[in-house]
Amino acid sequence: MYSTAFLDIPPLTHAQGDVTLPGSKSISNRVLLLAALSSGTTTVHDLLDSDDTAVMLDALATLGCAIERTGKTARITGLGGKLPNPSAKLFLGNAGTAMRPLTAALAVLGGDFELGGVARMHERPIGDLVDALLQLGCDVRYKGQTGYPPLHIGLPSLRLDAPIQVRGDVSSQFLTALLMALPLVAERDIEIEVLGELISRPYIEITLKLLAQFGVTVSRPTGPNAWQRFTIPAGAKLQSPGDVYVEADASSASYFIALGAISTAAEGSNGIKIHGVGASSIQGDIRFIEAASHMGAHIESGPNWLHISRKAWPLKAIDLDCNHIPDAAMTLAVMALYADGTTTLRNIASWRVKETDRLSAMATELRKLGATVVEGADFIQVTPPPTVAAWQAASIHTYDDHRIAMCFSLAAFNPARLPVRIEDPKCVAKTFPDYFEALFSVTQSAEEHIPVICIDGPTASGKGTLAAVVAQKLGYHFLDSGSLYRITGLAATRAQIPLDVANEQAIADLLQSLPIHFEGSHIWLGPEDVSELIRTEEAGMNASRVSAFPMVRAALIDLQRRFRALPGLVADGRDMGTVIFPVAPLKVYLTASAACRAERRYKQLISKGISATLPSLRADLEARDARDANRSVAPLRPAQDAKLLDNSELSVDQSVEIVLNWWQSKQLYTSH
Ligand SMILES: Nc1ncnc2c1ncn2[C@@H]1O[C@H](COP(=O)(O)OP(=O)(O)O)[C@@H](O)[C@H]1O
Ligand SMILES: Nc1ccn([C@@H]2O[C@H](COP(=O)(O)OP(=O)(O)O)[C@@H](O)[C@H]2O)c(=O)n1
Repeated sequence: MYSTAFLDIPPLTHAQGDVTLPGSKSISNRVLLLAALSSGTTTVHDLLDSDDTAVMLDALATLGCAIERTGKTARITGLGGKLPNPSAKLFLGNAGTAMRPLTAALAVLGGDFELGGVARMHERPIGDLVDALLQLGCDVRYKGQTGYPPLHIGLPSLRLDAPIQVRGDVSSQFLTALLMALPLVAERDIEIEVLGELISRPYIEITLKLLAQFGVTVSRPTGPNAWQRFTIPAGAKLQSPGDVYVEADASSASYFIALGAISTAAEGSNGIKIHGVGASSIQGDIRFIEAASHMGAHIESGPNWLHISRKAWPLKAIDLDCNHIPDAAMTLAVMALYADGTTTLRNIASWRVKETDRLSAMATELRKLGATVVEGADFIQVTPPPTVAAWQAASIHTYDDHRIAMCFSLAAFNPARLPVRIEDPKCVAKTFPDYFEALFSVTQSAEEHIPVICIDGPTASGKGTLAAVVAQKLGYHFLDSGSLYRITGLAATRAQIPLDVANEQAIADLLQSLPIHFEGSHIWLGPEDVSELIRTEEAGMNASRVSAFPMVRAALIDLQRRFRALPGLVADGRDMGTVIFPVAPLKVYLTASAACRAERRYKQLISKGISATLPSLRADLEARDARDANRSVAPLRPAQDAKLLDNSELSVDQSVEIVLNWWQSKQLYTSH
């Protein structure tokens, strides 16, 4: 996840490849419970790994259900509607999707149970469900405040003759809980009557479709009462379907569907394949694919995948009632930037009462990009920038709204090849913490558009420290090029190759097959973590020796350039600005006095428990400076266009601030 203040997305040119989206939480917990209550063994695939699913799995295990887990798959041996442990105390955290349906299921089966959770769970109402269960003859008591968990559940004496009434206008989860529990006791037809207008119908549809997968078809009247009465037929029985795939969140899929529609592949296979959700999805938002194909997406689908590629270009402007897909419709508003005319999205008044006033927010941010936008009470009309030159590099404010952050990332495909800044990118955590990582894994940018900040300078000037902090603040990758020379020195020494010029070729050859692997701040050589080992002064000295050999330097060029990846790179070394990334937009040459650097290195080594003396460190450091500055290839010197920074008198924070300000002054984002 990017926890930076902003994320600059370079202009994107191509997209292709596979993305796997995280599973839907509502579906995961429903499927787990149904699998546990049914007869037979169910293999649940693509389960969401989250706090709430963990709580459900623990509760089911406590109730005596056999569960085997491997990664995102769980094999559940159903209890066939009977509880081997009819007495248990269940801790359900803050998971409403566990608390409500478990209450209903345990209440109709009966036993001696206590259900509670964290303090916040005990503030979330459950009275409407308990009232419905009491009508049924269940024994449910409040252990604390009336209307709220924790609850005690005893043995019921069920009365199934009269319709069970439940309120539908507060939460649809109470109805879902009853629908999943009542097949356990359906010796006769059981009727549920919803009081008040039923809200969140798409969620009830999910429940009904999952019940059907588990062999229970709930009947409903046709016409105006379709959502007021539900009948569980006599003899209904939950039966495992064998394998169940948990769908990915269909709204999250909309960004990648749009991506497939607006991009072309750089090479090889065309389009974007989304794993985890298909066209026959049980989620309402899947109907986004109809709108996307009207606009010009070519969409193929299988049981739990979608393949999207570009068909019409530019996209076709549409005029659409979006009431059925309010969340995913935001993605259409950004796709409209690539259309051949004005797109109108109607019946979206609900946008005004979501995470933020989405109608006004979308209009404001689309205008920043150069679009013409008409904002109505319940519609939005988007006309793309009239010419390529009319596009603007915008800093998108995200209003703590995950969907605004995700959909505006698609503006990075603009024909003007301008970057897009997404403010507060971590707001995507609400539904898709790794959204930007997933985006960057399937998109490409022209190499020259991927920003590189070079930080070169002599030993112990603080390059590594500065570069790592700048990279972290910008969400960029970090290349510690010195570590490559250090590893080379280490590998050559281990191979007993003396580090002299006569062995230059042998040392360079060694690099062809060296299994170097970076993982955060750790560096691996094959199976060995060498991060600490290469930090000694001796390793630095050996690095300095091998780095003077032209063949060694040449052998490392490509490896270093491969670090230039989305969304950007901060590279630290001696020749980052002069040789490796000569056209980098910002080059910093960092220095400090020799006395100052020796002092810093001394403190650094002592703090790691490595013994050292100041005079010998200073002598080593000056020897390395001399060797670095006087070697024939890539000698240490500032690039012509480098900015010089002497940090002898500066703290790390001050140096970071100066470099970030230099970087900012090169960015020209419109923020209003
Ligand atoms: N501006 C600074 N002021 C004081 N100490 C610094 C500063 N920059 C870095 N240091 C310290 O100096 C030491 C050497 O820094 P390092 O980043 O390893 O240098 P380099 O990568 O240039 O060899 C570290 O202990 C670091 O914390
Ligand atoms: N881009 C680079 C990076 C390091 N080096 C060499 O590799 C040695 C170790 O690099 P480093 O950055 O880890 O060393 P320090 O600056 O931390 O001492 C340096 O002394 C340089 O001689 C280089 O030649 N070119």
